[in-house]
Amino acid sequence: MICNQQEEGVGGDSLILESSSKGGIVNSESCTVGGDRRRKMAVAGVVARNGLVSSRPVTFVTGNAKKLEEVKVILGQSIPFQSLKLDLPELQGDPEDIAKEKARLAANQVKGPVLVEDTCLCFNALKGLPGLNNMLMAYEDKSAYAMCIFSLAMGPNFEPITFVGKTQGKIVPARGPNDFGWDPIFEPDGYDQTYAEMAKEEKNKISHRSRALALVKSHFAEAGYVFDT
Ligand SMILES: O=c1[nH]c(=O)c2ncn([C@@H]3O[C@H](COP(=O)(O)OP(=O)(O)OP(=O)(O)O)[C@@H](O)[C@H]3O)c2[nH]1
Ligand SMILES: [Mg+2]
Repeated sequence: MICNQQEEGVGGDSLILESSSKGGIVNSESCTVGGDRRRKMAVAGVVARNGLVSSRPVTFVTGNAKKLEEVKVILGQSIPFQSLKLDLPELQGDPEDIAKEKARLAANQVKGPVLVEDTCLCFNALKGLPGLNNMLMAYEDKSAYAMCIFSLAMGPNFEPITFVGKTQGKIVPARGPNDFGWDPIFEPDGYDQTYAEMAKEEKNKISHRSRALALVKSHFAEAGYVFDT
């Protein structure tokens, strides 16, 4: 059940919005599920700074095992999260819009807080368009950036928030193991190794994914969501 000041009685049994300014509970009588929990939490003094108390961890929704591997390592214990493999449709358009739409679709299925991610390798010669390596053959400019956009929706009726991480580099002939997408052809600026040649810890220090996740972590630290899982 999600209850907030504007809407009530929608969503899954996952989020409770409390009024942080008054330190009280909003709509406690009008919600039909979760009332006991809210009352118990109020008695226990659990009031989130921003008003959001979630009875479920954030679900990171992806169908990509390699992404999940990296996200697990980068997030560590910083955010209570679980993962779910869902094949969401491959949407087209502006990367930020894609990430937000993915989050909406995922939140509707999960009925709780979700995190999704959309990644692309964008070529400057193609004005930032994602594309294929051999399309670049014709261009002198091999510079590119890896971009990762995470989108967080705290439930089905919440507007997704996005977090963007970029790593600048260039496209090179493939070097290193090819177990993850375009890692072998992307050499980040300041390195003479491709992502694929780097030790995982090294990639995770400078990658588009770790930069975006640093923003996600800061958001969680500042937002003060309470996870009563
Ligand atoms: O070399 C890479 N290094 C990376 O760090 C990386 N991150 C993503 N990708 C690849 O980019 C494509 C679109 O990604 P994408 O965001 O649509 O993901 P996806 O469809 O595989 O999973 P998801 O949408 O279920 O999360 C997919 O082929 C991914 O394998 C990467 N390749
Ligand atoms: Mg995808």
